[in-house]
This record gives sequence, structure tokens and C-alpha cells, in this order.
Amino acid sequence: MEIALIKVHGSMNTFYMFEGEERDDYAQLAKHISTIDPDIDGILVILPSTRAHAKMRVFNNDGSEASMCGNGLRCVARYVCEQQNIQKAVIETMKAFLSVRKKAVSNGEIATYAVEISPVSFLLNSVPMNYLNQNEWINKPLPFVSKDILFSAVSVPNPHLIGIVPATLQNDSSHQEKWAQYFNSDNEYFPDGVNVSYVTAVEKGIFVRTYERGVGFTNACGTAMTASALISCMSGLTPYGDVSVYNPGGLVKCTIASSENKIDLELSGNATYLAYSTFYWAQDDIEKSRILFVKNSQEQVSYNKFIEQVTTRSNLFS
Ligand SMILES: N[C@@H](CCC[C@H](N)C(=O)O)C(=O)O
Repeated sequence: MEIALIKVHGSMNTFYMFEGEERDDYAQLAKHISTIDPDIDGILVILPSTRAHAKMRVFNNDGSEASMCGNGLRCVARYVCEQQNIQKAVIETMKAFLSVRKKAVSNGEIATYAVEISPVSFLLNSVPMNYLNQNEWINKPLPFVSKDILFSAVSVPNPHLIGIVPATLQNDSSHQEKWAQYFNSDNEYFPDGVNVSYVTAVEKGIFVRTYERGVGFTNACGTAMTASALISCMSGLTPYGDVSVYNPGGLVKCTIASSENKIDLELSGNATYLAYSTFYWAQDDIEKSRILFVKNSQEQVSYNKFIEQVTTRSNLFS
């Protein structure tokens, strides 16, 4: 069968997005499309929902299904709002119904959406993480990794391990890579794997680099950036409210509000369409599947200008 794919990105976290029905072979499709186009981090499937404007399923490029994807949800939000001619919507995800909305931006050139990130839990059994029979692990070193890095484990609701690191450990990512690979292999601490982010304070916010479960190093991970902004606020690295989060693929805003027993998180940033394609999906022999047609959009031109401004503005680690 032929399907219409849109190649999209949020902070250069790149996916093929398409409309589909419930079925059980999206994992195989995600793996196959990722071999044809290794640029992508995964696929986003937009399905009908009986209780929301639409439903999103996300598959990493290794075929594993994730409960949430913040950058992907912004792209799905754009698609649903444009298709249904609305400014805000509710999207069903694996574990939550999430509010999304279109944002007005000053130059209007880059489609920008804000999405709710929820539910948040610090309970280690929600991550899941097993370590010393603890219930939570917030801002404490994991001595077998490093006595100098403060780590926090949190689910939003996909799993994150966040370390606050000095600039030296951002510039050389081999430490992060080694431990992220370990925590995403067969290991005693994270039975389902974990997205591992290293966070460093910069002049006007934080910089976050993420090694994603099911993907590897990525330009940006929206849930990781939002969880990292929350941990940065909790640890006094940055004030609560709007946090500018720089990442290898650009810049997003995470809005962090916390009261006695409630945490509200919102992620805002670009939802860029790179190209429109037709894909031949050979369901009986996936190897025969292929991209038949590609038409590039011009949206990346504006995004590249934005990236130039971000990189010249931020002398990140000096
Ligand atoms: N890139 C996403 C997260 C994708 C899922 C993640 N790799 C997982 O397995 O939890 C984002 O923008 O949040």
C-alpha cells in the first residue's frame, strides 16, 4: 500500500509522520524506514481517537515503542490543528491525554507549538530504576558512575536519567556515551533502558545533550529537555518559569511551574515540515518497501536562519 509521509522535526529531532490505523507492525516499519533514511530518529503515527482530537504513537528507530515524545508531539499538534482548523487540541498518547496549542511567534516564519508534558513522577518504580532499594533518586551522585555528577531519575512518563555536568563533559561526550550505552544494554539498574541527558548551565539557560533509548545521541529530545529544565529549577541552576534550553539542534522553551503537590510542564518550539513523500509499504515483504517520491518544503530555510542566530548568540561553554 502507499502512504503519505511527512518528514518533520522539532529541534532537528527528525521523524516520518503519517496517518494510520491501529496495527502491530509499526515497529518493523520504523526499523525499515530508518535503514532507508538514517537521518531519522523514529516514526510518528497519527491515529483516530474516540476521546481526543487524535492519538499519537511513537516508535524509536530501533523499533521500540515509547510512551511519549515531546518534539514529535509538537509536529503532531501542528498536523492535527491544521487539518481540523483549530488552534488547540488534546492528543491521546500511550499514558496520558495531553493539551497542545499553536503559538503566535513574532516573525511568524517558523510554525511553533506548545505541548503539555505529563504525568511527572520521581518514583523509581515509575522510571523504572533499581538502585539500593531507594524510592527516589534526586540530585545525588551515582558513585559507580562519578562522584562529581548529580543525577536525577524521573519519568515524564518516558524514563529519564539527568546528570548536571561541567562544560568539559559536554565538550567530550564519551563519558555520557559509555554510561548511556551501558544503561541501555542488559543491566541491573534500568530494566527498560533510559534516556540519558547531560545538562550544563549556560549564560541564559541550560544546554542539554541526550542519548536516547532506542536511538543513540540525538539533536534534541523534548521530554528530556523538559525534565532537565525541571531538575535545573529544583537544583537552583536556573529559576522556575520559562527556561531557555539550548540543544545541538536549536533552542526550545520549557515552562516549569511547581506548587506544593503539583508540577506543570510545557514545552514550546518549532514544528517544521522538511518534505512530503509517498512511501510504498510492502507489508508481505518489508525489504521491498521504498520511498517513491519526495518534495522538499522550503521551511528549513527559516529554521537554518534561526539556528545561525542561536549559535552566534550563545557562546555556550566559555
Ligand atoms: N525524542 C523524543 C523521545 C523519544 C522516545 C525516547 N527515545 C524513549 O524511548 O523514551 C522526545 O522528543 O521526547
